[in-house]
Amino acid sequence: MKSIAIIGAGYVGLVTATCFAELGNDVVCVDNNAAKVAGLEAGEIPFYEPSLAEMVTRNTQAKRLGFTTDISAAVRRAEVIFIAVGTPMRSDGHADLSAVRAVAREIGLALDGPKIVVSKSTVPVETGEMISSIIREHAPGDYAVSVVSNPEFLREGSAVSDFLKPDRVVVGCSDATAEAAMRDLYAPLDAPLVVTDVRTSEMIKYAANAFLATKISFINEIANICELLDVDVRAVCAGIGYDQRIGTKFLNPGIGYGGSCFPKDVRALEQLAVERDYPAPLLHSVELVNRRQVERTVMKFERELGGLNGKTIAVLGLAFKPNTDDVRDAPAIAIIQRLLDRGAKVRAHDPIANAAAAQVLGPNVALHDTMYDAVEGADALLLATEWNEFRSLDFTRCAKAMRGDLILDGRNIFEPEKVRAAGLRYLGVGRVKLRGKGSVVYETPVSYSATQS
Ligand SMILES: NC(=O)c1ccc[n+]([C@@H]2O[C@H](COP(=O)([O-])OP(=O)(O)OC[C@H]3O[C@@H](n4cnc5c(N)ncnc54)[C@H](O)[C@@H]3O)[C@@H](O)[C@H]2O)c1
Ligand SMILES: O=c1ccn([C@@H]2O[C@H](COP(=O)(O)OP(=O)(O)O[C@H]3O[C@H](CO)[C@@H](O)[C@H](O)[C@H]3O)[C@@H](O)[C@H]2O)c(=O)[nH]1
Repeated sequence: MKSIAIIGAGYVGLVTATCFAELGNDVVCVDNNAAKVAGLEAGEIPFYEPSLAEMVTRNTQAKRLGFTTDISAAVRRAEVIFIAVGTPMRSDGHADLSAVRAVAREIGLALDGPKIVVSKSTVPVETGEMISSIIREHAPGDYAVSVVSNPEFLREGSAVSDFLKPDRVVVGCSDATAEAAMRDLYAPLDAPLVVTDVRTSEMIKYAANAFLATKISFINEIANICELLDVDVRAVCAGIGYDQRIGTKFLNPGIGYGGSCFPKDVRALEQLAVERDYPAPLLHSVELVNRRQVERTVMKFERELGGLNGKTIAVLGLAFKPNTDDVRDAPAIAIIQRLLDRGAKVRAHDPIANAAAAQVLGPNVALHDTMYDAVEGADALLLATEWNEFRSLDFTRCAKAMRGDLILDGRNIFEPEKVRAAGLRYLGVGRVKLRGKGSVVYETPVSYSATQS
């Protein structure tokens, strides 16, 4: 049993704190958002994450998990301190490390003995060294502080099970005491442990996300070519995926990747390279293909509907993926904003993310409580997020409710035959095209530069 402080009660911090408490440790989770901490103390989870609420309640009641805004007290009582604050994208593409710096300073000021300080936030190579020097600069005495990198690989929507059953745990550290403490902490998980130096560990996290994003942009590019050649990309995925060197996972074409990680982490890694005079052309293209996927979706509507001005589009799904209420960098939001810019009206529904989307989209989008309310009177429908409940959409009911007849399946979850049987038109991503050869060429005039925000 270890005494742990987790700084940051967001998706990663709260899941990490709760899971370490579940494993029998004594954990305090710190956040500088007093309302969030008050909510957590009252048993309210600040975001939607399956099975997290029950685990928080169980561990709070067992007094293994507590919440506070008092970072100094939390630092003093802990042996191991995790930094799990946000590292969002700056307008120049770099990771914004201001929250990490602020936390390192507060840890330094509060120091009263030796500590292990672990960065769980996704941070650029060299950040461990920066954390270490900020802590030393502000510490009241010459205490031994080991700075460790322990990147997190959980996915939103399956965060608890990802944390408790990881494919691997990566630990970057430079001394035996810190390594032993990290080994102890993760021993109950029975996962392979990759131990490296701090810089390598920081790089592993960016390389992992960049590889996964590359896989998505690759298959999106293949899907776009399939559309021009009248080939079904799903069959192509099956045909290549059985090759174990390629694998079937993470090969779903769609409207692009989103979320709080891939977009910012690909850009941050590219920036790390660019500022060292390596232009990282592959990462640049991964990002470019992803942006184009959004533009291409809008272009499909524009062409199929003969313009967007005055048209009504129903959007099903607003979160960047199913099983989360997170709309950060969600492709659905980017598409909606472009549809509005071109004069369309948007009606939308998400099973969980309506409230979060309302904060980003404002009053210009009508958000509905059910999927069938959202499709009422629409000229076309976009399936943007593959929530399970959308898989059983009643197309006959949609056909009656809609003014138009176009279904754009942005995640390829529908069977075109079923859509067409209801008298509707079907368009997917990389599936057999609607019109004759050569008539649908969705080339888009997107420009992109490394310094563009
Ligand atoms: N979200 C994910 O799925 C995921 C997965 C793996 C890694 N990561 C990485 O983990 C980090 C955290 O991501 P997240 O999605 O949990 O972020 P988040 O925005 O959900 O949460 C960050 C929390 O930190 C708090 N905070 C900010 N500054 C603080 C300070 N000075 N003192 C105390 N609390 C402070 C905020 O109030 C917020 O509650 C990022 O670096 C991210 O890239 C995220
Ligand atoms: O075949 C696929 C798989 C995913 N996506 C999209 O990719 C995005 C990211 O999906 P996913 O990876 O499932 O969600 P995240 O919660 O963002 O998790 C990623 O980002 C986290 C933060 O760094 C990492 O910890 C995880 O390992 C990494 O998978 C979403 O928009 C998905 O719709 C696709 O378009 N096609």
